[in-house]
Amino acid sequence: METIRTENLTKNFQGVKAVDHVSLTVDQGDIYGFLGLNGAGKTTTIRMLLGMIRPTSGACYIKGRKIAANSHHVWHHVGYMVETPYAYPELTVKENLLLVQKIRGVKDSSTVPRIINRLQLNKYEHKKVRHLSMGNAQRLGIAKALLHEPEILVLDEPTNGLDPAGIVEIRQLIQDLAHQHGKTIFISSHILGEIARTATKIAIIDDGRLIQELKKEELDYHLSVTLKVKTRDVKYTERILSHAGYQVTDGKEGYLEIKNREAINHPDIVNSFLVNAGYPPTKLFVEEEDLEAYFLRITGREGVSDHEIIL
Ligand SMILES: Nc1ncnc2c1ncn2[C@@H]1O[C@H](COP(=O)(O)OP(=O)(O)OP(=O)(O)O)[C@@H](O)[C@H]1O
Repeated sequence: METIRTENLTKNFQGVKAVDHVSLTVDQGDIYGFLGLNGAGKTTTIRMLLGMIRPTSGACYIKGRKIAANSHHVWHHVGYMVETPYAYPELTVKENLLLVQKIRGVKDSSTVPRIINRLQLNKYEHKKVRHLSMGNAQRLGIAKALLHEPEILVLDEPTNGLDPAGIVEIRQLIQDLAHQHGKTIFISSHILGEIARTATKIAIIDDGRLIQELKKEELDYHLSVTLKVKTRDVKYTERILSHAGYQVTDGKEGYLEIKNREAINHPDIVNSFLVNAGYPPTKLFVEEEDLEAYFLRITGREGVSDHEIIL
């Protein structure tokens, strides 16, 4: 069932198209990975989704209802954390959560202890927020977003600024919220590997445009697969393989790359062929493109320096 949908969502800032006709769909139970480089338009999309800013054109729907300035009905269903989570630094974790409980009008007194438990903040509940680590501050941000038990959680770069251990913790938490507690989670990130491990559906936004939206299984189908071969004489091997009908190209680091399906499915046949030709492979393996390489390929950024993207 459809939970979030945008239709040709567009936002211009003084002539800059921050978001350009984005149409996306998030179904119930999805962990929706919204992937893009810095400045791609993720936060602007999320702000429009949450009714924080008005689209220049297009629309957002949550549970089938259009988001407008007076969309009070939807906030009951949505929890969110956008950019750095803010909390009162001089108050403790528990005091911050009690305050949110009051603001949200949540009556049930077991709510705060339950959320503290779920987010594993017990050890820190009496700690002042200004003494929290980045990871725990992020947990508190998610705790605040979850306090009224929304079915939909929107998280903008929840692993920003975290160390690898913190990233793993947040990933596990997100999986737990989706799988054990049935939440639908919309999560933006520029950490590609992170999304690959967690998401059930992936969208790629680049320069304001949604360039791809696909289910995790579909992604596996789109990732290119190559048989890579090395022998003593790469030039000669290339010639005899081409002669035998294989599509062979010169790859990096002295490898030949073969794209034919039958070669990928039966590397043993390629191996026998080369052995019989007197050029046994010194290396032969099937390589599957990962999400990073795929992202670079479809955004036309192959060959950009790695530091632009966290892998
Ligand atoms: N209030 C604003 N006024 C003018 N330009 C803006 C404004 N907000 C965002 N932009 C521009 O819109 C584009 C998209 O920004 P946005 O913050 O949505 O990207 P992002 O993918 O969330 O990146 P980041 O992770 O760096 O926040 C950028 O070029 C940004 O400079």
